[in-house]
Amino acid sequence: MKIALGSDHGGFGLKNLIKEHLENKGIEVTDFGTYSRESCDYPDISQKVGHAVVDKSHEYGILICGTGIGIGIAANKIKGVRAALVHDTFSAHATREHNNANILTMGERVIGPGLALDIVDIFLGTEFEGGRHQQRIDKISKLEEQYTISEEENI
Ligand SMILES: O=C(CO)[C@H](O)[C@H](O)COP(=O)(O)O
Repeated sequence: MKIALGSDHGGFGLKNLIKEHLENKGIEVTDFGTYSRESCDYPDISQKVGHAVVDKSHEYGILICGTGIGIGIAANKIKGVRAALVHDTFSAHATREHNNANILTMGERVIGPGLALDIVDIFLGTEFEGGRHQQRIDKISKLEEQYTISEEENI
């Protein structure tokens, strides 16, 4: 399993903690930044991690900002991304089982490190259930098609 990891300055500490946690478990991680507490713009990181997930070079992404909200909103603009903001263990498995979420987002200013690492483990360890949930994912994909204009139209 290969994980794409990223944060803005507000999520820098938790991102580093998650990186260490996953590497200690032998999980391969690509760190897409940011690399310091210097202020930066979270959509730039969402773009890098989102791309790494939809191009299938990485199985899942994890994005951290101050709240987990902005970095997830930006990631969800990328076709094929299903980013889920999770701050509890029930949602961590439910979003994999039901939504087939491919990016986990959390807020370093919201959640403690112990719970955050438990959420990471649950999210990465839970399979999508398929069945009735697949038809809902298909409808999400259809919405993406409907509301994404082609490059030719985008002039
Ligand atoms: O949580 C966030 C986005 O949802 C950002 O981390 C937060 O907005 C950054 O704020 P500041 O520039 O004041 O550190």
